[in-house]
Amino acid sequence: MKVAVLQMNVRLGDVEANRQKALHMIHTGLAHHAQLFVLPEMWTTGYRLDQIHTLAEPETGPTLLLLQRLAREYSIEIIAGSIAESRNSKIYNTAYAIDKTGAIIAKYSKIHLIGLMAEEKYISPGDRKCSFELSTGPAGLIICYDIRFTELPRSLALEGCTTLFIPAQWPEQRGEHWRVLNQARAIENQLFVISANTVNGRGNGKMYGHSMIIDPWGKIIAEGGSTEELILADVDFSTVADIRKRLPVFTDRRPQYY
Ligand SMILES: NC(=O)CCC(=O)C(=O)O
Repeated sequence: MKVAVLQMNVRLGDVEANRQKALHMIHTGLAHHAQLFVLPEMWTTGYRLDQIHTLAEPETGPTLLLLQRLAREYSIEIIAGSIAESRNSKIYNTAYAIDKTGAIIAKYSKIHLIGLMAEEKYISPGDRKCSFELSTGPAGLIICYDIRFTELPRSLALEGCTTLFIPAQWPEQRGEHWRVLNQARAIENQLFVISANTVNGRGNGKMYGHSMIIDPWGKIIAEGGSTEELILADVDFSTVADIRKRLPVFTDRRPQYY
């Protein structure tokens, strides 16, 4: 299965320009026969939080409609990163999974908001985890800062997820954490980690890039650099069972003692 990760240089607050860019990158991926596309966190707006009330969209807004149309037209699956979602007079940082028919099959609002980026001042937290079935198998979805809260990905793995998607806007300042945490989540949970980061911003606000596709052994199959790019990789999602059999971490757990 060819996977395409959109490591975007998100233009702060320019929703239309970001939509056009995503469209262009998806078309490039299609030309390379990609079948599964993964977008980053808050990719329509960036962290333009002071204007987020006017920039946010409902689930029925133009961004989701565009991605649903593309999924249906080209029979592809899309992890629609996250967008600022307006719902019941609140704003959520919400990611979606879209199947090949264009249906939204899952939706996840970020549970852990990051105070360091003032997120909780503008965004309301989600209150439930998210798993769903893709053509590649059972999958879970978390967003950026969530990666630090080991129990969330662990509980998704215990539910049976074999792939973990992580849309992100992770800053360069904490780049080392990003790489280690991505690999750690893949190794400890013996699942594929597919993360999509951005590269926008300058100075302390610069995003790190280095989106990653990691196998359940922790091997990095593909990694982005620090500029905008479409990361393409052929991924054999069938290796999970083999690795879990070889090193049976899940059956060796003794949770009664911790
Ligand atoms: N967008 C985010 O959630 C950033 C997370 C981050 O910078 C960190 O955990 O460090």
